[in-house]
Amino acid sequence: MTAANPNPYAAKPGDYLSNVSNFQLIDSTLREGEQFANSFFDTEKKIEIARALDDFGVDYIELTSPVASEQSKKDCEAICKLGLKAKILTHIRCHMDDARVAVETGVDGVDVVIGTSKFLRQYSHGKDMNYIAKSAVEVIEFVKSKGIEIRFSSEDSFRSDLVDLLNIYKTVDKIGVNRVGIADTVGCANPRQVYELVRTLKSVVSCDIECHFHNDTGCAIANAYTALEGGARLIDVSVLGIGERNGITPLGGLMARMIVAAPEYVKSKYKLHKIRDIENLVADAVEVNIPFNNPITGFCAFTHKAGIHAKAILANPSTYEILDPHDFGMKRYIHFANRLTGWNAIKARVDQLNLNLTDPQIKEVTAKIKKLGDVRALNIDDVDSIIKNFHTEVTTPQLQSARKNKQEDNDNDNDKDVPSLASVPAAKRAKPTV
Ligand SMILES: CC(=O)SCCNC(=O)CCNC(=O)[C@H](O)C(C)(C)COP(=O)(O)OP(=O)(O)OC[C@H]1O[C@@H](n2cnc3c(N)ncnc32)[C@H](O)[C@@H]1OP(=O)(O)O
Ligand SMILES: O=C(O)CCC(=O)C(=O)O
Ligand SMILES: [Mg+2]
Repeated sequence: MTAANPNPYAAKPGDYLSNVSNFQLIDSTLREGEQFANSFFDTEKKIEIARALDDFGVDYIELTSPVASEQSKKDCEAICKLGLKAKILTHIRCHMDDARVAVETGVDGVDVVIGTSKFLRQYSHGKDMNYIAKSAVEVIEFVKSKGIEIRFSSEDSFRSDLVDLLNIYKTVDKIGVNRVGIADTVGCANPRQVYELVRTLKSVVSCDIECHFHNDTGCAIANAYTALEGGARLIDVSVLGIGERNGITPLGGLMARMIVAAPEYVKSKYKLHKIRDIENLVADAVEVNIPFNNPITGFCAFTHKAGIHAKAILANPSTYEILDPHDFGMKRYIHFANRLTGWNAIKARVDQLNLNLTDPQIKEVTAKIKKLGDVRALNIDDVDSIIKNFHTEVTTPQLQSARKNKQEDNDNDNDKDVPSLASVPAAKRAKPTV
């Protein structure tokens, strides 16, 4: 956004949005993301992803538990040796067996988790809250004694009893964890519930609050944002949101949300133009396509189609864009080859083709384009052919009288003005490149 056109949604010092201008990212592509159905990362790929995330500027990189498998442990050790700027974490169960292995890998910190909802207490680990508190204290004190960071998180926080939750968080805060985590493990929470839980938790702990949101009900980005508004400091993300089931808060999508609220902070801290490369890297590794409606990198994320939109975008992009594609190394695209186009969009194309037509002539050629667009899907070649043919017609003296006669004919029979389907290449549904 320009100074002349400030973003009204940006945080200003002292307002309630200022909470969102100081957040940190824990990228869990190499932990939660490894739990995505298609994921298999060999050591080399993990290192490539870790380096890319580090270069982007994430604050933490969370890795799969070293007790998951022999190779998981070796990979964790290898990534710890890379000397990245991002702090390296591993993620373990709340158990001394896991903790003993984790602290030997060379990580900067350990993320400990245990389920606190009745579902997880009954069907996962089978432990009561007293046992959970006792083992949490033991594991936390052990990890702290090794001089590395420790985070304690309750799994399925939003289906846990609030009193149980606050008690366990108070206990671990008192013994000095670096962070406590809230996890919406099943993706059931909505932004209002998130705000309330974060506010409540903030009133009972002094350490930082981290949040982890699954996207089962489509709220993962909104919940992450609202958690920050409520006073959380760290958000778990993964590239493209990959994780268990349909995943968690995506890195790119959260960046889209956060650049609106905290533009200076986000632009100065993260290399936003790297998002496309990182998403392509991970998409290739897990063999998925970038979704068409992905924030920022979806193929039509900055494509404007309807004539009303195109006209205003050409006059001032902020009219229909809250994100500036250039902030992400992307370009906007005006999709003019369709029947919803208008003369302003076609005028822009005529200018690009370096042709000279008057406004009435552009309106006339726009009508021809729309007519063919009523018959079938168009591509850019279709439109360019119509424009060029029309331009030749109106600028070649010998053709001008023929055109005059044709116009008189057309007054009698409008259909004749539809350009011949044979005269233009077969339409393809063009994927505009950005
Ligand atoms: C919500 C999340 O995403 S949490 C993170 C999930 N991450 C992982 O699961 C990492 C990959 N997991 C694995 O490789 C394996 O599950 C292992 C190595 C951790 C455990 O494997 P196994 O011993 O064969 O057990 P299995 O996976 O069948 O069951 C999980 C075990 O962990 C226990 N457990 C589950 N959660 C916790 C916890 N937070 N704290 C302590 N113990 C736990 C369960 O009680 C169960 O133990 P049991 O076999 O004695 O009943
Ligand atoms: O450790 C955490 O906070 C989150 C664990 C997890 O992946 C989840 O609960 O969905
Ligand atoms: Mg998860």
